[in-house]
Amino acid sequence: MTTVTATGLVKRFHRGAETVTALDGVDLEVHAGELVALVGPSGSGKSTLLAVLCGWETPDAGTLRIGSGGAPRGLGWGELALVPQALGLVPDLSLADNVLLPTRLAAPDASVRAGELLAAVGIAHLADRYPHQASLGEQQRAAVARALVLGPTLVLADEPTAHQDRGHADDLLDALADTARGGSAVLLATHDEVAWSRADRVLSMRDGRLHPGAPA
Ligand SMILES: Nc1ncnc2c1ncn2[C@@H]1O[C@H](COP(=O)(O)OP(=O)(O)OP(=O)(O)O)[C@@H](O)[C@H]1O
Repeated sequence: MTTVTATGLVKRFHRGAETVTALDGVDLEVHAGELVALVGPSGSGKSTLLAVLCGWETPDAGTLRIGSGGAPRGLGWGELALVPQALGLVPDLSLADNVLLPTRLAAPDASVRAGELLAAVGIAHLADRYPHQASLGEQQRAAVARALVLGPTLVLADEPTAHQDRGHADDLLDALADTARGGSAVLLATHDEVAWSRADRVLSMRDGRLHPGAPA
């Protein structure tokens, strides 16, 4: 089943007289049950693509379809999960409450799952700390756990292992791969070559264009 189909996506940013074409005709399919790694140099357009896919940015051209068949639709709360580069943890909530936050609006009985995820990413012992009392890497692991807590249909993760040592990066990749095996579509932008090897498919972004396979 196809979860995301994007065709001919174009996104331009305007800075004064300068125009940057961040996406220059991107075609993309991500299927339920697969982990796809999006790789490419800094500035090539990876974060912009994730921002368009999650609806934060509106494309200048192209079409985006979520789900297979029927009318195009948006994803509801709990179906789309995002791990932004800036993490987006709520500073006034403990790490555990940040992970539980999505469950307050849906699946209020998901606290067991939240506990399992905190343990899986190695921060069960930090559950009661606030984000400012945790390292950046620990905060990032909480952000990934939060994204996975509702078993979303689509996970978009921007550099989810950027602040991790190898062991913790592997724990996060295990959690993301398990999520894909559970039926979610998982798209991660990453510079981590181990993530490329864990992915079902690798797509390379260069100058706003997408190519199949790892960079040469
Ligand atoms: N809001 C914005 N306004 C102007 N230009 C932008 C904006 N966001 C991104 N860009 C530009 O669009 C291009 C693509 O940026 P993007 O953040 O998507 O790259 P990236 O591949 O995710 O990079 P990185 O690996 O460093 O995160 C870059 O040239 C960037 O400077």
